[in-house]
Amino acid sequence: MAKINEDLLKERKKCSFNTAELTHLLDGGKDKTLERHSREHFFLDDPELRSKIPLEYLSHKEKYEEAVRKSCILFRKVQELQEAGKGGIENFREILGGQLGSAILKDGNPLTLHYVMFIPTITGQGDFEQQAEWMHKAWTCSIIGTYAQTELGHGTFIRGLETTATYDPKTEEFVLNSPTLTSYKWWPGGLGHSANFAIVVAQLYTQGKCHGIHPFIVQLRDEETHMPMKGIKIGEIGCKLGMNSTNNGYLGFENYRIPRTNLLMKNNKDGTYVKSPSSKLTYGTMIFVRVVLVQDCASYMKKAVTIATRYSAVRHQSEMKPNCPEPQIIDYVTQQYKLFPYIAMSFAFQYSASWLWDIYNNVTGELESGQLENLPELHALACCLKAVGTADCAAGVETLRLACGGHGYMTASNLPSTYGLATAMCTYEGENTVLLLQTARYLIKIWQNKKNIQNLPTVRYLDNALFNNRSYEKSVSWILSALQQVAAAKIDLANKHINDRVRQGKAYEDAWNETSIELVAAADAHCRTFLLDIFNLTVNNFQSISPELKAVLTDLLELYAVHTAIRMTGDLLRFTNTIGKDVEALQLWLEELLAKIRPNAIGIVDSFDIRDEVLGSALGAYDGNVYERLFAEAQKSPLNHEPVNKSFGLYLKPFLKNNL
Ligand SMILES: CCCCCCCCCCCCCCCCCC(=O)SCCNC(=O)CCNC(=O)[C@H](O)C(C)(C)COP(=O)(O)OP(=O)(O)OC[C@H]1O[C@@H](n2cnc3c(N)ncnc32)[C@H](O)[C@@H]1OP(=O)(O)O
Ligand SMILES: Cc1cc2nc3c(=O)[nH]c(=O)nc-3n(C[C@H](O)[C@H](O)[C@H](O)COP(=O)(O)OP(=O)(O)OC[C@H]3O[C@@H](n4cnc5c(N)ncnc54)[C@H](O)[C@@H]3O)c2cc1C
Repeated sequence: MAKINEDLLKERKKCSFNTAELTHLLDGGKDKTLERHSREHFFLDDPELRSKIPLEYLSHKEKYEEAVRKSCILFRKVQELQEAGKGGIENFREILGGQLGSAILKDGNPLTLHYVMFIPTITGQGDFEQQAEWMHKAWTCSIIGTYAQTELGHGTFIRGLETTATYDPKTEEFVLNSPTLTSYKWWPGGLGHSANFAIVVAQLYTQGKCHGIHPFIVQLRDEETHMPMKGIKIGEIGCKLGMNSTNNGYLGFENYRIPRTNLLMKNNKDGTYVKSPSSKLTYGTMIFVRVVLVQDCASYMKKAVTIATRYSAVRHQSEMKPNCPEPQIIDYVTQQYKLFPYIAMSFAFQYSASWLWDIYNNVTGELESGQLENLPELHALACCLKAVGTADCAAGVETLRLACGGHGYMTASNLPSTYGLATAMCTYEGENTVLLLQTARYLIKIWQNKKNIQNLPTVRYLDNALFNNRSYEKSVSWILSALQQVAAAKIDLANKHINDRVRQGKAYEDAWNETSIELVAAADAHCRTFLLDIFNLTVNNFQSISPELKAVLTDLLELYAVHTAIRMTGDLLRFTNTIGKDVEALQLWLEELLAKIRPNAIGIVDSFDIRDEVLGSALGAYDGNVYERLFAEAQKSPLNHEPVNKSFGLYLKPFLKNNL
């Protein structure tokens, strides 16, 4: 084992709690930690899953080929786990998203959509016979699918998709067409050259009537030769900010015929169309992915904050006091302010993600038995948590990259590619503003009719929050009630402004659009009350943890609360009893908390227990040998493999001669 950096050794000695206890708590028990270790060993210690050359130095095509090689091994190993009865959701979540997946395939996995959207759509939207036909092939990976919904012209407004699926009763087939350039499918992961099947979302036409969008199972490529089927035009969309191995593709149809039974819904043989109980059930897979993405936000944030915090303990810079040694940069309070709130935020997202996952499972269980009552609340919560979680995660990763100075800009820090993954989440699976507006739509409805509100756990606080008006106290409960008051006031005001505009003669839709900045802010505030509420409940409910750990978690909870409150200072002053002096008190409390967390910072990120291979960072490794690692990474540059590059003879030498 490499020698551990002296600063990190000292930091680890300072820690006031047992890091293993926190690791087990975060994993959900010691047995879960061991399971995770064994999963990590199974994947990360497989030499086949390592790349010989760093990804950054490969061409676009080579990156893709390397990603396919690794994805196939990864999927084979997933199947081995399934065969061994270890195919639980944790395995899939870790391997396809989050930490393990992004460690093995740093720039994305071209086959992810198969498990994340193709299989869930068949499970959620296919009838019994369809599941019998497709699930075995899909689970055994005899076919590889993707989810082709977005088009060149439409991503958000899916009712406006242009791909058509017209029923031909004579042959009992659907005929798929892409009538315009903008109707081409555009973006689906793995669509370019990887998948041979897809869920295609298209407008369904029977007997000359359009019935709206529906999901179809469509074969894209020959199962033997992988050539595109006749009538299918397919390719990759090109380079992107990040995720350059995911093989996002385009797809067009020219009178492409598929059997009637490939429509994922019950419909009659003669083409008479039977409507499902809610047209929004077709959107089920999107809810599923939004729910799992909140967990990914916590994972990416933990990874980035571990890298930046360890680096900040190792890095020395400047002079705090004359003639004193250069301090560790983690001792600058401005640095602590860049790091510690994101440590706290990782906990907030992990706990809310776990609540959301439970709510999702309950509601999908109810949907199976035809109960739809709780779907709107789930949809509203999933939308805002996905939006706020991914936005905070991307902004956090970028702040943490900046906190590492110049070295944070190196790909060897692994912060740029983590940012590439995090910022993509802000757009895919529903653009964030659009999702906040979905939550706002629900909140306004609730505000206008509070009849059933006590039965709706995530919004029942709105019943009386407007009148909280508590005077300042240095407590999480005060911050929570103040945030709830802010959220209620913002919803109330947005509602009033919509109504005012309608009274002035505007159409409701115009009034809504004119009020939409306020509506987004209201949904954001509502989401932040939920995040704090759940963090608070979770920490308060821990019964059997040591007092030392409870103290650390309480510090983090308080930091999360105060940091959120300070970010919303204007709102507190505007909508609650808060006065200038209270804001000053909050600021002092924040500074006190930063100082309290300081000695435990390394201990907390160590408790995240992220293996070096997962961090993939010269700055964040456990041993803290930052400079040695940066130097070693630089040696991997192909330019350093020869003392003189051929460009010298070709260009530089003649240029220098000409200038003599
Ligand atoms: C095997 C396990 C594996 C696990 C592994 C996990 C690993 C994780 C790894 C992660 C990797 C992820 C890779 C994913 C790649 C990205 C894939 C995509 O982007 S794919 C592409 C993703 N694309 C997108 O996300 C597109 C975003 N766009 C949309 O979702 C919709 O078009 C819309 C929601 C914006 C509007 O829809 P529109 O039809 O115009 O609706 P209106 O506004 O007119 O509202 C009407 C009513 O409907 C209601 N309602 C709406 N939705 C829902 C719902 N879901 N439900 C219920 N209700 C819903 C709404 O509240 C309202 O109710 P009310 O007020 O009337 O009562
Ligand atoms: C990395 C990546 C992977 C993806 N993978 C897939 C995939 O596998 N399958 C798939 O089908 N799709 C995929 N997508 C597409 C993705 O789902 C869409 O890009 C996303 O839903 C946003 O739609 P859009 O691109 O049309 O943005 P637009 O809707 O055009 O958004 C542009 C701007 O318009 C604003 N806007 C749009 N509508 C409204 C409104 N109603 N009110 C207010 N503002 C609005 C938005 O807020 C945004 O600021 C992927 C995208 C990315 C980036």
